[in-house]
Amino acid sequence: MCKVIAIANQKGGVGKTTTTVNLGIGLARKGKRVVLIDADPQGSMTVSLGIDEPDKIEYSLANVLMDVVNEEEIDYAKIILKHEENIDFIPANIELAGLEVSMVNVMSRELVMKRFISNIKENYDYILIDCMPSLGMITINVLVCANSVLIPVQASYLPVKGLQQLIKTISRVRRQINPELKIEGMVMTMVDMRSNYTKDILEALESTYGETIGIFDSRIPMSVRAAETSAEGKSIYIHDPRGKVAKSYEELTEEVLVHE
Ligand SMILES: Nc1ncnc2c1ncn2[C@@H]1O[C@H](COP(=O)(O)OP(=O)(O)OP(=O)(O)O)[C@@H](O)[C@H]1O
Ligand SMILES: [Mg+2]
Repeated sequence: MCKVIAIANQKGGVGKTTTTVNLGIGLARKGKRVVLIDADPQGSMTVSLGIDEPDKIEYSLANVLMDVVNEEEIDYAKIILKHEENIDFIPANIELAGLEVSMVNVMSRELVMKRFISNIKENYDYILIDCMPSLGMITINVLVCANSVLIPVQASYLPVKGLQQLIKTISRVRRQINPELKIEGMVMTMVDMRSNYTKDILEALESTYGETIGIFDSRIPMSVRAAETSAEGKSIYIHDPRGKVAKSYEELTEEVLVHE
Protein backbone atom coordinates (compact mmCIF):
# COMPACT_ATOMS: atom_id res chain seq x y z
CA MET A 1 0.00 0.00 0.00
CA CYS A 2 1.21 3.44 -0.91
CA LYS A 3 1.14 6.19 1.69
CA VAL A 4 0.86 9.80 0.55
CA ILE A 5 2.27 12.34 2.99
CA ALA A 6 1.85 16.09 2.51
CA ILE A 7 4.62 18.20 4.06
CA ALA A 8 2.76 21.41 4.78
CA ASN A 9 2.85 24.65 6.72
CA GLN A 10 1.80 27.94 5.15
CA LYS A 11 4.50 29.68 7.15
CA GLY A 12 7.54 30.15 4.92
CA GLY A 13 11.02 28.90 5.65
CA VAL A 14 10.20 26.39 8.38
CA GLY A 15 12.01 23.43 6.84
CA LYS A 16 9.32 21.82 4.64
CA THR A 17 11.60 21.26 1.67
CA THR A 18 14.59 20.14 3.72
CA THR A 19 12.35 17.67 5.55
CA THR A 20 10.74 16.35 2.36
CA VAL A 21 14.13 15.63 0.80
CA ASN A 22 15.81 14.08 3.83
CA LEU A 23 12.81 12.12 5.03
CA GLY A 24 12.18 10.90 1.50
CA ILE A 25 15.76 9.78 0.97
CA GLY A 26 15.74 8.40 4.52
CA LEU A 27 12.80 6.16 3.58
CA ALA A 28 14.56 5.08 0.38
CA ARG A 29 17.60 4.12 2.46
CA LYS A 30 15.29 1.80 4.37
CA GLY A 31 14.41 0.06 1.13
CA LYS A 32 11.16 1.88 0.40
CA ARG A 33 10.12 2.92 -3.09
CA VAL A 34 9.76 6.69 -2.89
CA VAL A 35 8.71 9.54 -5.16
CA LEU A 36 8.94 13.17 -4.05
CA ILE A 37 6.66 15.73 -5.63
CA ASP A 38 7.51 19.42 -5.67
CA ALA A 39 4.25 21.34 -5.28
CA ASP A 40 5.80 24.77 -4.91
CA PRO A 41 6.32 27.22 -7.81
CA GLN A 42 9.57 28.31 -6.10
CA GLY A 43 10.92 24.90 -7.15
CA SER A 44 13.19 24.68 -4.10
CA MET A 45 12.86 20.91 -3.83
CA THR A 46 13.68 20.58 -7.51
CA VAL A 47 16.82 22.67 -6.94
CA SER A 48 17.68 20.66 -3.80
CA LEU A 49 17.67 17.54 -5.95
CA GLY A 50 20.23 18.94 -8.33
CA ILE A 51 18.32 20.89 -10.99
CA ASP A 52 19.86 24.33 -10.98
CA GLU A 53 17.32 26.07 -13.18
CA PRO A 54 13.85 24.59 -12.67
CA ASP A 55 12.22 27.29 -14.80
CA LYS A 56 13.98 25.83 -17.84
CA ILE A 57 12.26 22.47 -17.40
CA GLU A 58 9.68 22.05 -20.14
CA TYR A 59 7.48 19.42 -18.55
CA SER A 60 6.87 19.90 -14.84
CA LEU A 61 4.06 19.34 -12.33
CA ALA A 62 2.05 22.23 -13.76
CA ASN A 63 2.02 20.61 -17.22
CA VAL A 64 1.01 17.24 -15.87
CA LEU A 65 -1.86 18.70 -13.87
CA MET A 66 -2.95 20.61 -16.95
CA ASP A 67 -2.87 17.34 -18.90
CA VAL A 68 -5.17 15.82 -16.28
CA VAL A 69 -7.54 18.79 -16.57
CA ASN A 70 -7.57 18.53 -20.37
CA GLU A 71 -7.83 14.74 -20.29
CA GLU A 72 -4.66 14.38 -22.28
CA GLU A 73 -2.02 11.61 -22.18
CA ILE A 74 0.55 12.06 -19.44
CA ASP A 75 4.17 11.45 -20.41
CA TYR A 76 5.31 9.53 -17.30
CA ALA A 77 8.78 8.81 -18.61
CA LYS A 78 9.32 12.52 -18.99
CA ILE A 79 7.79 13.77 -15.75
CA ILE A 80 9.37 11.27 -13.34
CA LEU A 81 13.03 12.13 -12.81
CA LYS A 82 15.64 9.99 -11.07
CA HIS A 83 17.94 11.09 -8.28
CA GLU A 84 21.17 9.23 -7.59
CA GLU A 85 20.08 8.47 -4.00
CA ASN A 86 17.46 5.99 -5.19
CA ILE A 87 14.39 8.17 -5.26
CA ASP A 88 12.21 9.44 -8.06
CA PHE A 89 10.97 13.02 -8.14
CA ILE A 90 8.59 15.26 -10.00
CA PRO A 91 9.86 18.80 -10.54
CA ALA A 92 7.99 22.08 -10.28
CA ASN A 93 8.65 25.61 -11.40
CA ILE A 94 7.06 29.03 -11.71
CA GLU A 95 4.41 27.68 -14.08
CA LEU A 96 2.65 26.20 -11.08
CA ALA A 97 1.78 29.72 -9.95
CA GLY A 98 -0.08 30.29 -13.22
CA LEU A 99 -1.93 27.03 -12.81
CA GLU A 100 -3.18 28.09 -9.40
CA VAL A 101 -4.99 30.91 -11.16
CA SER A 102 -6.21 29.05 -14.23
CA MET A 103 -7.69 26.22 -12.16
CA VAL A 104 -10.35 28.50 -10.72
CA ASN A 105 -12.83 27.59 -13.45
CA VAL A 106 -11.95 23.93 -13.79
CA MET A 107 -14.51 21.24 -13.00
CA SER A 108 -13.70 19.31 -9.77
CA ARG A 109 -10.62 21.44 -9.40
CA GLU A 110 -9.77 20.06 -5.95
CA LEU A 111 -9.37 16.56 -7.38
CA VAL A 112 -6.79 17.16 -10.11
CA MET A 113 -3.73 16.09 -8.09
CA LYS A 114 -5.59 13.07 -6.76
CA ARG A 115 -6.34 11.92 -10.30
CA PHE A 116 -2.70 12.25 -11.25
CA ILE A 117 -1.43 10.47 -8.12
CA SER A 118 -3.80 7.54 -8.61
CA ASN A 119 -1.91 6.67 -11.80
CA ILE A 120 1.50 6.36 -10.11
CA LYS A 121 0.55 5.04 -6.67
CA GLU A 122 1.08 1.37 -7.42
CA ASN A 123 4.77 1.98 -8.15
CA TYR A 124 5.62 3.42 -4.73
CA ASP A 125 5.50 2.79 -1.00
CA TYR A 126 5.65 6.51 -0.20
CA ILE A 127 4.70 9.66 -2.06
CA LEU A 128 5.93 12.79 -0.25
CA ILE A 129 4.62 16.13 -1.44
CA ASP A 130 6.46 19.35 -0.62
CA CYS A 131 3.84 22.11 -0.32
CA MET A 132 4.27 25.80 -0.99
CA PRO A 133 3.92 28.30 1.88
CA SER A 134 0.24 29.07 1.26
CA LEU A 135 -3.11 27.35 1.55
CA GLY A 136 -4.30 28.00 -2.00
CA MET A 137 -5.79 25.65 -4.57
CA ILE A 138 -2.61 23.61 -5.18
CA THR A 139 -2.09 22.97 -1.48
CA ILE A 140 -5.76 22.03 -1.11
CA ASN A 141 -5.26 19.59 -4.02
CA VAL A 142 -2.37 18.05 -2.07
CA LEU A 143 -4.41 17.74 1.14
CA VAL A 144 -7.23 16.12 -0.83
CA CYS A 145 -4.98 13.37 -2.19
CA ALA A 146 -2.91 12.79 0.98
CA ASN A 147 -3.30 10.13 3.64
CA SER A 148 -1.61 12.35 6.20
CA VAL A 149 0.02 15.71 6.80
CA LEU A 150 3.42 16.18 8.37
CA ILE A 151 3.88 19.69 9.75
CA PRO A 152 7.38 21.09 10.15
CA VAL A 153 7.43 23.79 12.81
CA GLN A 154 10.33 26.14 13.37
CA ALA A 155 11.12 26.07 17.05
CA SER A 156 12.35 29.62 17.28
CA TYR A 157 9.09 31.54 17.53
CA LEU A 158 5.59 30.88 18.79
CA PRO A 159 3.59 29.93 15.71
CA VAL A 160 0.21 29.42 17.33
CA LYS A 161 -1.94 31.52 15.03
CA GLY A 162 -0.61 30.09 11.78
CA LEU A 163 -0.89 26.56 13.09
CA GLN A 164 -4.52 27.05 14.03
CA GLN A 165 -5.28 28.21 10.51
CA LEU A 166 -3.53 25.17 9.06
CA ILE A 167 -5.37 22.80 11.37
CA LYS A 168 -8.66 24.46 10.45
CA THR A 169 -7.92 23.98 6.76
CA ILE A 170 -7.04 20.32 7.35
CA SER A 171 -10.32 19.83 9.24
CA ARG A 172 -12.26 21.47 6.45
CA VAL A 173 -10.69 19.24 3.81
CA ARG A 174 -11.42 16.25 6.04
CA ARG A 175 -15.08 17.20 6.48
CA GLN A 176 -15.76 18.06 2.87
CA ILE A 177 -13.61 15.88 0.66
CA ASN A 178 -11.05 13.58 2.30
CA PRO A 179 -12.46 12.06 5.54
CA GLU A 180 -9.42 9.76 5.95
CA LEU A 181 -6.90 12.62 6.16
CA LYS A 182 -4.74 12.26 9.27
CA ILE A 183 -2.13 14.44 10.86
CA GLU A 184 1.15 12.54 10.94
CA GLY A 185 2.49 14.96 13.53
CA MET A 186 4.54 18.08 13.98
CA VAL A 187 8.28 17.96 13.60
CA MET A 188 10.37 20.62 15.29
CA THR A 189 13.00 22.04 12.97
CA MET A 190 15.99 24.32 13.42
CA VAL A 191 16.05 23.53 17.12
CA ASP A 192 18.73 25.18 19.22
CA MET A 193 18.52 23.60 22.64
CA ARG A 194 21.00 26.06 24.10
CA SER A 195 18.34 28.73 23.84
CA ASN A 196 15.96 29.03 26.78
CA TYR A 197 13.41 30.63 24.49
CA THR A 198 13.41 27.51 22.31
CA LYS A 199 12.82 25.35 25.38
CA ASP A 200 9.85 27.53 26.35
CA ILE A 201 8.36 27.21 22.87
CA LEU A 202 8.81 23.45 22.80
CA GLU A 203 7.04 23.20 26.16
CA ALA A 204 4.20 25.45 25.02
CA LEU A 205 3.72 23.46 21.80
CA GLU A 206 3.87 20.19 23.71
CA SER A 207 1.12 21.26 26.10
CA THR A 208 -1.08 22.70 23.32
CA TYR A 209 -0.63 20.07 20.59
CA GLY A 210 1.19 17.12 22.19
CA GLU A 211 -2.01 15.17 22.86
CA THR A 212 -4.20 16.21 19.95
CA ILE A 213 -1.82 16.36 17.00
CA GLY A 214 1.29 14.67 18.28
CA ILE A 215 4.85 15.89 18.11
CA PHE A 216 7.64 13.65 16.83
CA ASP A 217 10.29 12.79 19.43
CA SER A 218 12.97 13.45 16.82
CA ARG A 219 13.90 17.10 16.60
CA ILE A 220 15.94 18.55 13.78
CA PRO A 221 18.76 20.67 15.18
CA MET A 222 19.79 24.02 13.77
CA SER A 223 22.92 23.53 11.69
CA VAL A 224 24.57 25.16 8.70
CA ARG A 225 25.12 21.62 7.42
CA ALA A 226 21.40 21.35 6.74
CA ALA A 227 21.39 24.64 4.89
CA GLU A 228 24.37 23.61 2.75
CA THR A 229 22.78 20.45 1.36
CA SER A 230 20.31 22.17 -0.97
CA ALA A 231 23.13 23.88 -2.84
CA GLU A 232 24.79 20.53 -3.36
CA GLY A 233 21.81 18.64 -4.73
CA LYS A 234 22.35 15.83 -2.25
CA SER A 235 20.86 14.68 1.02
CA ILE A 236 22.32 15.28 4.46
CA TYR A 237 23.26 11.57 4.57
CA ILE A 238 25.86 12.22 1.88
CA HIS A 239 26.78 15.78 2.80
CA ASP A 240 27.39 15.20 6.51
CA PRO A 241 26.70 11.55 7.26
CA ARG A 242 27.97 11.56 10.83
CA GLY A 243 26.45 14.89 11.81
CA LYS A 244 23.55 15.55 14.14
CA VAL A 245 21.14 16.58 11.36
CA ALA A 246 21.62 13.28 9.50
CA LYS A 247 21.05 11.43 12.78
CA SER A 248 17.87 13.38 13.54
CA TYR A 249 16.42 12.79 10.06
CA GLU A 250 17.25 9.09 10.39
CA GLU A 251 15.33 9.04 13.66
CA LEU A 252 12.41 10.87 12.09
CA THR A 253 12.40 8.30 9.28
CA GLU A 254 12.18 5.48 11.85
CA GLU A 255 9.26 7.21 13.56
CA VAL A 256 7.40 7.68 10.28
CA LEU A 257 7.98 4.00 9.44
CA VAL A 258 6.39 3.00 12.75
CA HIS A 259 3.26 5.00 11.85
CA GLU A 260 2.82 2.74 8.81
N1 LIG B 1 18.00 22.25 10.46
C1 LIG B 1 18.34 23.36 9.83
N2 LIG B 1 19.30 24.17 10.33
C2 LIG B 1 19.66 25.30 9.68
N3 LIG B 1 19.11 25.73 8.53
C3 LIG B 1 18.15 24.97 7.98
C4 LIG B 1 17.70 23.75 8.60
N4 LIG B 1 16.72 23.22 7.83
C5 LIG B 1 16.57 24.05 6.79
N5 LIG B 1 17.42 25.11 6.87
C6 LIG B 1 17.53 26.24 5.94
O1 LIG B 1 16.47 27.14 6.21
C7 LIG B 1 15.91 27.66 5.00
C8 LIG B 1 14.43 27.25 4.90
O2 LIG B 1 14.36 25.83 4.81
P1 LIG B 1 13.38 25.13 3.76
O3 LIG B 1 13.61 25.65 2.41
O4 LIG B 1 13.49 23.67 3.98
O5 LIG B 1 11.99 25.67 4.33
P2 LIG B 1 10.57 25.70 3.61
O6 LIG B 1 9.55 25.62 4.69
O7 LIG B 1 10.52 24.66 2.55
O8 LIG B 1 10.56 27.13 2.93
P3 LIG B 1 9.43 27.70 1.92
O9 LIG B 1 8.25 28.03 2.77
O10 LIG B 1 10.06 28.89 1.28
O11 LIG B 1 9.12 26.60 0.95
C9 LIG B 1 16.74 27.08 3.88
O12 LIG B 1 17.73 27.99 3.54
C10 LIG B 1 17.34 25.83 4.48
O13 LIG B 1 18.55 25.47 3.87
MG1 LIG C 1 10.00 24.86 0.54
